[in-house]
Amino acid sequence: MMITDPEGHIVRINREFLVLIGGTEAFWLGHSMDELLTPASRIFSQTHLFPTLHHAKSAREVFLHLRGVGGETVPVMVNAVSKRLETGDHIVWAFFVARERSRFEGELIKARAEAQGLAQRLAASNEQVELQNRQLSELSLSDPLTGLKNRRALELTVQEWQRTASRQSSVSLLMVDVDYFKRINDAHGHPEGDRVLVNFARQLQAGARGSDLVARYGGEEFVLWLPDADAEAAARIAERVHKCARRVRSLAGPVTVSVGLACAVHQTGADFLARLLKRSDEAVYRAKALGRNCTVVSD
Ligand SMILES: Nc1nc2c(ncn2[C@@H]2O[C@H](COP(=O)(O)OP(=O)(O)OP(=O)(O)O)[C@@H](O)[C@H]2O)c(=O)[nH]1
Repeated sequence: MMITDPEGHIVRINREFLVLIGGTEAFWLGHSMDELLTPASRIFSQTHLFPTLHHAKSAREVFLHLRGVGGETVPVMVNAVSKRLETGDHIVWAFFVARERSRFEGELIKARAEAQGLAQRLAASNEQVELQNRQLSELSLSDPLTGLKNRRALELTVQEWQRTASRQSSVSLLMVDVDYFKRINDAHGHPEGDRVLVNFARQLQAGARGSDLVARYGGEEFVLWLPDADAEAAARIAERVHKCARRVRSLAGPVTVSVGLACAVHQTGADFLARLLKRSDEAVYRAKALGRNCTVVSD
């Protein structure tokens, strides 16, 4: 406990308070209370605590830092009340040591910093997981050798088209099969066969429109899914496909392909793609029978 005059000059200090701040009562008498405070608490006391006391006559649970004669800092909670005593107006101060509160605040700040760090690490690892998921789903829709889309991607694309395209929309599907591909493997080895497939795939992909889907359907079979292409447009694209094959260099000589072309108008139903594939496959079969290196249009 401490008693000061209204300006904060010390007139009484009890023994318990001296234990906190050190020195003797005689030493402190007449000193300003400001001398007991750290610089930050002093500013707070002058700008907030004393104006409150003068105005409201009391202040409760104000948090301050005392600085004792040894220079050590002691966190305290302060209650103060302005009182008229026999010797005039005074302020009676009661101090409670608040080390626990200080420690809790310290722990709270540390825990908050740790939680923020954890949240940042979590966000980063979530981004990583999302990226890996995107890469995985991309991989699951791609052919590993050529990087083209695979059969699963074709199915998904067609389903999406069936859901979103208008009833009047038309579509064409080209089934493209490399001629005598087995001979390339047999004569020059599997790696040469792979090289031909990769080069041909690159040519196909380079010539495709954004809305087209180029997929590797099987070993040496490719599918071009061509939304909004009628029979005439699809036949022109088939010609380009033959040109792509001719541009592929192979140790086995010129590369040619047989193409089956099937056109359809929009239909719903799960077997839509299967029926288109069957028709284009039969057309490829006929192209092979006609001597290969040509396009046959399905009826
Ligand atoms: N190098 C390589 N060969 C493959 C791959 N996938 C399938 N094949 C081979 O492709 C060949 C396909 O041969 P066939 O079905 O007899 O057809 P083809 O020799 O092209 O004859 P036609 O289609 O009748 O003109 C087989 O020898 C398969 O082993 C692959 O990823 N890489």
